[in-house]
Amino acid sequence: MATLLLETLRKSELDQYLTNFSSNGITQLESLAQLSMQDYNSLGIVSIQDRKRLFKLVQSLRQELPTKENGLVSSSTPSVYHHQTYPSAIDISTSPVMAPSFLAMDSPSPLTCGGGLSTNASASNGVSENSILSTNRQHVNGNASSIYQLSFPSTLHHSQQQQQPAPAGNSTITRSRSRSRLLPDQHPRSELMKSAKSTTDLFISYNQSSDDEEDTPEIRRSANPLLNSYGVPVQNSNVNNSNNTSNVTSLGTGHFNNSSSNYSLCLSELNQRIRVCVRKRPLNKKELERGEKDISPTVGISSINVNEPNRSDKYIEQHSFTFDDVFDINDSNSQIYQRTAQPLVNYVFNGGKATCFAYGQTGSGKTYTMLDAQHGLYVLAARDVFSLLCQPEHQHLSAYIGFYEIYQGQLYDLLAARKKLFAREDGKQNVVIVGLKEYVIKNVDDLMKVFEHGNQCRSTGSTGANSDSSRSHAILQILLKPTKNKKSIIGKLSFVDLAGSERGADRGETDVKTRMEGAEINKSLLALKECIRALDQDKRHTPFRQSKLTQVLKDSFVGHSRTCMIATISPNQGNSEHTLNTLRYADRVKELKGEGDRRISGEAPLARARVTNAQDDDYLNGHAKKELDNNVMRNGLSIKSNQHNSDGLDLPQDGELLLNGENFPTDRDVHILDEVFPHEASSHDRSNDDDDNQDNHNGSFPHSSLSTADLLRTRCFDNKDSDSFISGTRSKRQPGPYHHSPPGDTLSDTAIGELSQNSALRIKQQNQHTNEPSYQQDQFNLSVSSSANNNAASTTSHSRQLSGDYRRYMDSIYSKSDTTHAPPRLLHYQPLLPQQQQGYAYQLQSFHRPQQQPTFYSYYDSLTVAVDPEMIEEFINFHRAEIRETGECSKRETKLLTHISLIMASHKDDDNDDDDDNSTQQQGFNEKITTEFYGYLNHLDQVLEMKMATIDALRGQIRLMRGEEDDVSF
Ligand SMILES: Nc1ncnc2c1ncn2[C@@H]1O[C@H](COP(=O)(O)OP(=O)(O)OP(=O)(O)O)[C@@H](O)[C@H]1O
Repeated sequence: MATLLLETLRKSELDQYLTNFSSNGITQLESLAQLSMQDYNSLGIVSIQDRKRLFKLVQSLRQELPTKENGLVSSSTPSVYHHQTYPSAIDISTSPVMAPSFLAMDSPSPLTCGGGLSTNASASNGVSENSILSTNRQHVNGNASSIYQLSFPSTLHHSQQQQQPAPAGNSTITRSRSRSRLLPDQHPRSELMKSAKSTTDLFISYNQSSDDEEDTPEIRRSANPLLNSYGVPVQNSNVNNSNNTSNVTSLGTGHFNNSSSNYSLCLSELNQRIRVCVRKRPLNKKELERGEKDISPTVGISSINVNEPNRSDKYIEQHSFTFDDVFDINDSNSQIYQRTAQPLVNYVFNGGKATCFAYGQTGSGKTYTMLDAQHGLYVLAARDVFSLLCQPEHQHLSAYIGFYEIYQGQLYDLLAARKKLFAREDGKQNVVIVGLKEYVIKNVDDLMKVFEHGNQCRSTGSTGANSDSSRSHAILQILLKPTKNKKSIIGKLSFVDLAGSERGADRGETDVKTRMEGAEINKSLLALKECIRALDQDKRHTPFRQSKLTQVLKDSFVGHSRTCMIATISPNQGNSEHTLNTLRYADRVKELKGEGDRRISGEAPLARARVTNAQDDDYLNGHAKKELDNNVMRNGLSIKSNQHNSDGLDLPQDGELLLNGENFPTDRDVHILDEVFPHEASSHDRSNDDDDNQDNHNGSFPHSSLSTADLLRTRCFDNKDSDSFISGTRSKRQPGPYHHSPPGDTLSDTAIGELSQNSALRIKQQNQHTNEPSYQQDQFNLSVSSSANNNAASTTSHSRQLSGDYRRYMDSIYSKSDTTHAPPRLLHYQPLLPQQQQGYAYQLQSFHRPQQQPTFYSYYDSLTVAVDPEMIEEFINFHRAEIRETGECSKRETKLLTHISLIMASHKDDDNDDDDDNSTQQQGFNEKITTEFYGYLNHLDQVLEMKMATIDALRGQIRLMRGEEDDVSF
């Protein structure tokens, strides 16, 4: 296939890009045919000429490759899974290939079995390859196109589907859908489906007729982008997912089958690290009154469609999603509990952290599911918690409740009159809410009373979509602690009721406060999404600190934790856009499962920790890995987070392995979270703010793992940047237009004097306090004196102090100045070694400032400033995602504009065509365009808001990178 691709590219004079295509997972013609122009940049194709060539090639491939649209596939074949929906299923090494005719190659035999169908997939589904082939034979013309049919397991479902009557009301859609709720027993929760469970978008055309019904819409699938926001091929994750889940035993029944034979099968499925479920609420009274329809039929027990009407091109766009569970309108909270939170209860009794959170648009049923006072999952979990506490082996434990909310980026204790709280991480990267009041609870009634009390303090408000809308993220924690040692925590179970994602229109005619709340909510949810993306990308650094929400939820995602997400949706047409957003969001989280499942199996935490260590091999390499193995052998699973190997290479630090090791000891009496949490200590510990914590947690100084050359490179980069950073002006607290000063321009002495007033004083005071060298000191004196101090502890504290000062210094600069090119955020630094200073001095001379520069700059120079390359990469990815998202918004803007322009144009046409147009008609038309115009304005407002939230999130990242943290106080 690679040869074929090369041949094709060569003919179009694009063969020089072969490597770019391959490295992005495009190794087949059908993948090539799916490329959209948006993907060109990611593939490194920037020259206009080459872009044109690629465009032409893609177009001709689309013509040549068999799809229903181009008529190369029989109309009796459902087009749903026609073209390369799951190209990953094709074994490219063995699949027969149909060459496009322009390559003048013969089409291979259509039904060659070969590797066209994944053997695993068919076996795991209990369906023989032959049966699939024969099924396909019935529906596929005997032409070359059939190879594509063979590749997609979904065609099997089509054949099954055809034997069943389609449910009333959905006939046009279910006819071509793969599964039916009517036959759960005959449609096992197969892995085959799981392998095919990525989002599939379909178009249903109103225009075309089918054999069965006059106006049966034809279904067409829209092209999914091949590359995700980061330019990474999306198919890979599907492959991973399917592979990773392939060992999960299929479940032959519906959700709530109690048969014991199936129960264990259920368990293996329920014991995944991350479960993603969807709950659909019934249409509410208002929606029924408006005559709205349910456009989100569930399909089987784990799939759901959204039939999104699309007025402009007369198609219904059908989107299919598959999750671990999809709960329909009739499923009760207790049924949902069994498949979501209940497994988490057992997990925390084994010493783990578990989180169940509800995500969805405002009014979709998050609170109803999670924190309904009487029937919420928290109550049901509490019942199980107390019955487990009654068992002899747990009698030494007590349950505690903590309940707080995140409102407008601040934490408030709902059980202590909304006292302000602070999120911190302890030395083991556990998230600790400092100051959180916890009440011991003895039974469910106690819990409900305490909850009720806290719930009354929760920030709620009325929005257009929900008269009792939660305007905050609420987190209810049930903590298991030894009765005799309240400072230890055995297990933590959190229920999170996220504030609803919303659009401007959802808020209705609301005040500025409500709009600001909405913007903040959207921003934090966006941050959550970015964290999920980062985790999805297997990044060592995840931007948890981007928002309070992500900070607090961090331990739901890292280390040995279990998470269950319940995405709640409103099924009516008016909310289709929101529903799609929610499901896409959930789909992203689902992709994380691949990563989690690779490392976590269903055993007890300790066993899992061992499995993790072994399976995380690919996470480490070379010496670091050996070192880790040795440590595991020497110290059991206790691996310190600031450990370095002899090469100075850092062992992984971002939770995962280290946290696992630390937290799952062999001795049951040693508690995994056996930590004196700071909230038990005095509050003036606060001075150790989040920033310093960050330095603290990372513990080690990654710089020490860098070579001198690396250090110098980084310094050059910093210095170059700091030149421009000095020259610009931009206020952190007063965002405004950027002003560029000419290069080399520096702040005036007056400005320096001004900006230094506050910060210098404070810094100096601190220095006096800590015997830090004065800022007036020569930069190298500072370094030498620091490096001369070989006492590790004092160096560390010195470094921390410098870190704080550095940030204050930076902050003081930003509070007065403005720049588009600020230096990157200081992550870690250490005093220079003498041999490094020499090189550094050279760099300073060649790049940096003259002697007469104010002492502040000298101070800045004297630090070894470095940015973790992971972080730079992270930022770049974030920026890329921002561009993509704002691009999407711009597309929507264009659509809106086109729509309204067309209406206006048709109005003009009518005017011209019909001079005798009477005034009644004119009035009717005016009303129509007025309505349209308002609709246009509302939609535009929403789109712009989304765009702004995206831009805001990026700017938040910029501030974070530049060290402008909110909690750096002056
Ligand atoms: N599955 C369901 N069955 C019946 N009623 C439901 C269901 N889900 C939600 N509702 C009702 O819908 C309304 C809105 O639900 P809820 O307050 O839980 O939404 P929400 O997602 O928490 O909204 P917000 O984000 O604005 O707080 C409530 O009146 C609730 O009783």
